[in-house]
Amino acid sequence: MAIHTAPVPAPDMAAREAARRRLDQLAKPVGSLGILEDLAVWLAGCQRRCPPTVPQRVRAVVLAGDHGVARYGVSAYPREVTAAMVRAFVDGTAAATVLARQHQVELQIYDLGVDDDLDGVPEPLTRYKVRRSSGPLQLEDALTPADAEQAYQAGESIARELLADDAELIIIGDLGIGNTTPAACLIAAALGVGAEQVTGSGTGVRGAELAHKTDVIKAALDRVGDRAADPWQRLIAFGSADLVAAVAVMITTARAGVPILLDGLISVAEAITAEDLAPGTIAWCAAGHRSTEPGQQLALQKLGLRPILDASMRLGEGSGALAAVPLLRSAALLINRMSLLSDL
Ligand SMILES: O=C(O)c1ccc[n+]([C@@H]2O[C@H](COP(=O)([O-])O)[C@@H](O)[C@H]2O)c1
Ligand SMILES: Cc1cc2nc[nH]c2cc1C
Repeated sequence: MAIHTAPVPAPDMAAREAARRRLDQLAKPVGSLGILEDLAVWLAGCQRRCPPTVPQRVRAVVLAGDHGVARYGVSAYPREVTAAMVRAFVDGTAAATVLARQHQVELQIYDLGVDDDLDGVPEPLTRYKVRRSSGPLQLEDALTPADAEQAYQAGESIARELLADDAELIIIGDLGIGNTTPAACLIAAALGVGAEQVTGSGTGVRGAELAHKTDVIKAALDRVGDRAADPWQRLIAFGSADLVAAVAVMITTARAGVPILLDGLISVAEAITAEDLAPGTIAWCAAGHRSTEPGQQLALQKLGLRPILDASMRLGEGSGALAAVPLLRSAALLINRMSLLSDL
């Protein structure tokens, strides 16, 4: 297996410290810009310069796929919505495409595993397709090892395209009915917690349906057992082509020294898995928002990531990260343009 999982080099400590010192000298009370100060420090470390430049070339990539478990009553919506939403992305009417246009972010969607041939959509979109849907994770491994490898390589290729285009900040969005179930499993396995702590309502399952979803996640965790201690086995057992590809995009991007803005449950599940595969990846990530999903909140807490927005969003698509882009750019602008208190 040719996965490059050596540790990822850390961002530049000296640039981080210089940014912290500069922020403390600006014309404001120390610490008064809150999380914007943390973001300026993070960007300085990632860019290896103080002050950091304002990220102009922000690129979002949305990875779409279907999930075998979606046939087992874990979502409030039918799986056909995934393919329909891919078409909305092509039309530019999905929430993420609207936000990306507003914030000058270039967005590309790829089908890694949608359960539809997507006839008529532009070719580049299906270029990296691995298969139609993953297997039902509570009954069998969601992917074959060969499919997982192919998906990982697809993610590396997608990252290389973004990096060749001089991306300064990357957002990885997700799309796929049922995907909050594998994401919850990945987080539970990474943190060693039970199904009850990571199961959320996803697209809106409540009451008995939510209890059923918890049981499905528990069954999946029980089926895989100790094998879930290994992050690559976790991806084969619970993942999907789109989730594996996203992990590869994160690791490849971090290794290239380009920062990543995380989104909701799925994005954070991918990041925590990426960190286990290639330690150090998380240092290149900031949290765009706090999703309403309990698994996402728990994982952010464990990773020590403080989300930029807390807006009760639970859409996915990269939407929470896209909504946070103006604040991240503001953080970089402030550390560049504010006067020093001593100069007043
Ligand atoms: O990002 C999140 O935190 C998030 C929370 C709930 C739902 N979603 C989105 O909704 C879909 C999965 O929800 P579900 O209920 O079908 O598992 C998928 O397309 C995700 O992008 C995303
Ligand atoms: C309509 C719809 C749009 C979505 N976008 C991401 N997940 C979604 C789930 C649904 C149901």
